[in-house]
Amino acid sequence: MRAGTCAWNCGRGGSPLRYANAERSMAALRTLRFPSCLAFCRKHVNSITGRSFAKCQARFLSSVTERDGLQVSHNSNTGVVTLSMNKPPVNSLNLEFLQSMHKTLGEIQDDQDCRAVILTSGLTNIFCAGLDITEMYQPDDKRLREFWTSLQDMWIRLYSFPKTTMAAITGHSPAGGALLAMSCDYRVMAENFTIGLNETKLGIVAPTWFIDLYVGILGQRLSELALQTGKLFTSEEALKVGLVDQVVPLNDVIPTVEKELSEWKIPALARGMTKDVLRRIYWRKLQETQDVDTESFVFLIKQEKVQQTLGLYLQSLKNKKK
Ligand SMILES: CCCCCCCC/C=C\CC(=O)SCCNC(=O)CCNC(=O)[C@H](O)C(C)(C)COP(=O)(O)OP(=O)(O)OC[C@H]1O[C@@H](n2cnc3c(N)ncnc32)[C@H](O)[C@@H]1OP(=O)(O)O
Repeated sequence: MRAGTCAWNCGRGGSPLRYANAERSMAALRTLRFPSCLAFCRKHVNSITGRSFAKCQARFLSSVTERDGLQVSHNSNTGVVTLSMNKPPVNSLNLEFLQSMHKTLGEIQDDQDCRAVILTSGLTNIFCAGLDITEMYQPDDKRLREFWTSLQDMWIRLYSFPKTTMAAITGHSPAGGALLAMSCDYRVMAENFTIGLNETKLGIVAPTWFIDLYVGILGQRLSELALQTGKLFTSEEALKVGLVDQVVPLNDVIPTVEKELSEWKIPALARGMTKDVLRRIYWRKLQETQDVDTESFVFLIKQEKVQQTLGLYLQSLKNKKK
């Protein structure tokens, strides 16, 4: 479909498209671009399909797909895609999940009808528990490298994402989970959860590209304290230090993000280029040193002391239930 043309074939906003039949017009509802044409098209659709407008609208204004632990809901009316992580029990980032996020973000990036993404979780009380610790404990060398490269690739894509990204943080968000949230343009968090880079508690080190984001948000002094002690901020503390932009009751998180998005009526090119100017230094730095970064990661993870601490940490998570 050509941009600049009413998806309903009403002829407004550009030269009309010629649809072979009514079914194609119906399918075009999915990619509605000009809501101002609604009144006109209401008549048009009724006349060509004989189906009720309300029925068509309900059916086509939203589409939902679910694949590999990710649910993608596209609201064609607002141009907002909600990307919901749905990998029980805690949305931990393993190799396959990272690859799936990378691929899905790529598809959303290419979707001409999407102007913004809400990153959220479909699980209760958890946004994302960070990297899957089992990927790092007693690892297979080849998979470990692939795992880390997938994290790098996914992060570069998310952090440099040209469209607006907002995190709806509906649960705990430690380490890699905090990275996801920090990589979005705006963060709304539910009350009474925790977020932060707690890597030292696991006997590992947050990589420089995680730290760069933290320092950019918290400043040098607070980052030094928080990183060395592996501090997890409560939602309320996170708001105070600027790690999140709003804290609201759980049920208000998504509506608050949607409202915020509706208020970001900024020319897309200007906003996107500004984001790029601010961010490219960071993601390019990683892009140019990906191999070295991977080798440092593998070296650290394979240290005997690190393996011991990761093993104990995993055990402590399992013992919680006893
Ligand atoms: C020079 C470069 C060097 C680079 C070095 C490495 C840099 C690494 C960068 C990032 C690191 C990380 O992201 S590490 C992960 C950090 N995450 C955490 O510390 C969170 C740990 N989890 C929790 O605190 C809690 O699980 C929770 C608050 C997230 C949820 O609590 P809840 O009570 O709801 O659930 P359970 O604790 O019972 O967990 C259920 C189930 O899930 C397993 N689990 C939890 N988190 C993880 C995880 N991150 N990876 C793998 N598995 C996880 C937990 O063990 C339970 O399993 P079982 O049901 O089998 O017992």
